[in-house]
Amino acid sequence: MTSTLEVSGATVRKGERTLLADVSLRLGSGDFVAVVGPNGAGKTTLMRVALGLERPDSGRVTVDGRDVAALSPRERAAHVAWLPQRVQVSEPITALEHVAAARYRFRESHRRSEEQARAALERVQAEGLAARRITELSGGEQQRVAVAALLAQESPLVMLDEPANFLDPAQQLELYALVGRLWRSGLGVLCITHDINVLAHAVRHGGEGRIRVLGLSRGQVAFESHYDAPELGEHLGQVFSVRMRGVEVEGRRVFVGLPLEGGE
Ligand SMILES: Nc1ncnc2c1ncn2[C@@H]1O[C@H](COP(=O)(O)OP(=O)(O)OP(=O)(O)O)[C@@H](O)[C@H]1O
Repeated sequence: MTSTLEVSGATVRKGERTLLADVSLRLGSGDFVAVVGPNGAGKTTLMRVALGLERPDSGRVTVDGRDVAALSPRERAAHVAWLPQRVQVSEPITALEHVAAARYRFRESHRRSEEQARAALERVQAEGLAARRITELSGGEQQRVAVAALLAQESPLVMLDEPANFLDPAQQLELYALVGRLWRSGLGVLCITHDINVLAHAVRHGGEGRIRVLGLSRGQVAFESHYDAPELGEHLGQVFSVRMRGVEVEGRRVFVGLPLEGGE
């Protein structure tokens, strides 16, 4: 199954504040869109709008041409899965039960849900956590279980809000490598990140140009570029208000933030 999600001219206001101003975005199966920008730029708001969790004051969001707001939760889950910045778990259910619950859109036996959930936990090397209560897991362990739940949903589009939050460097690398494999298998990926360098783990050498980078600043699109674009460092520097230098490490470009000239 393939899907295409389109956000057209979305504007979100809260009182006097404009959180998003006329932002458009297209995510289809096989696309990889990285959304970057400083804290408070509107990245999560854009994701919530794209998911239909937040209605824009103006603009439209469609999935395969249908208004996202008109989709039932089950229908939406068939198109797009998402990983929020912080996984909200208050019930002391096991990791396996949590992942199995992500398959609610399938009309299948409890046993089948659990089999598929176990397979998803194995894909993120978290099978050892299956019987643990989710409320007792560390932040990083919870995040891996949340990624397993995302996989268990089997949606053609996935949206990730800072997926490497709480993960140590080895786990970050592993997670982005997994995201890269999902992308190459045909999924559409939208990924919010502060750290553009982690994307290197998702891409095989030469594929950088297929990652689109959308820079947000104060709710507006500040730039749209590609991960291999020579001017990407300059764009990043502008949105983060630093000097962003790209340096070659083992054949890969890595960005390093430096103070502005004359700054501390
Ligand atoms: N319901 C709300 N009412 C008022 N302001 C809000 C609301 N939700 C978010 N905001 C504000 O909107 C701005 C954008 O928030 P958003 O969470 O989209 O930013 P972000 O780019 O994801 O930031 P971060 O990198 O810190 O997660 C922030 O200044 C936030 O305080």
